[in-house]
Amino acid sequence: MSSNTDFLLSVEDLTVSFDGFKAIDGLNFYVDEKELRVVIGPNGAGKTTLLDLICGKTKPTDGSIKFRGRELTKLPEHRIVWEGVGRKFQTPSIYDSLTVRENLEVSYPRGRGVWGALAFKRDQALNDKILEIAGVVLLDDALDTEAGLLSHGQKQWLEIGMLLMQDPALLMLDEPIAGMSARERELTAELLNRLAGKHSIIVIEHDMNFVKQIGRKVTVLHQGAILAEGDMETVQADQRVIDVYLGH
Ligand SMILES: Nc1ncnc2c1ncn2[C@@H]1O[C@H](COP(=O)(O)OP(=O)(O)OP(=O)(O)O)[C@@H](O)[C@H]1O
Repeated sequence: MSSNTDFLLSVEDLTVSFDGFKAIDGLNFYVDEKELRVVIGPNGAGKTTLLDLICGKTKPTDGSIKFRGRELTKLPEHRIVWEGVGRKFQTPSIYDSLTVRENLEVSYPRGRGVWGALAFKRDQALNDKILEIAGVVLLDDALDTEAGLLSHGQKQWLEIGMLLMQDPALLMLDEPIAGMSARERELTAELLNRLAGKHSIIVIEHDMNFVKQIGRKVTVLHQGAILAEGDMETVQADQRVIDVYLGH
């Protein structure tokens, strides 16, 4: 199959074997610019492995991952971040003893563009960016709060904010609402809906109520390959999806 360069992300014929077991098996997966995609599927389907492959944490046995037409599989993890791929893991990696403002500040890429040499303008740009992102992730009232004192949900939002400071073209979130209160889940759905259209987002999630609130297009993974793909209604009505996942 030839690559389609119109997609932000083109995953083609991707395979990874762990001791002969194919966790991802000849997968083709495409994400558009500014799309919000939800990936669902049973335990062990390969969802987390797919994100590990895209961000370079795991290297494939075969196949290609193109991001803006550029092959990622040969690049080290930090270069993939530079290319514009941000990944949030399930456990937040924030600095508890720093304030929200400081956490956002340390996440800002250094020496980017023309502001690198102009300290004053750079500080101004940084400050504007911190205020903007704090607003997006619902932490504008908590800028001077130590991150360790935030609620579980706020910590997750802060980590999303830290990724946004790098302005990624693609943001990948693995079960972002795990452990959140009902209200925090609702607010997270709103947050992701606001971010879609500005960034491409891939979300792995098991909570189907949440998926319904954010899922425009849903990919169902099963045994390392795509079982079904489409809008929520189509996927929910697919008997194969009911058999392996939704019916359980
Ligand atoms: N580094 C590894 N070494 C060996 N096996 C692995 C490794 N990473 C993942 N696997 C296996 O690959 C399969 C897919 O795992 P993965 O975590 O991607 O599934 P998942 O769809 O994210 O599941 P869950 O919903 O439970 O998180 C599992 O059988 C897992 O045990």
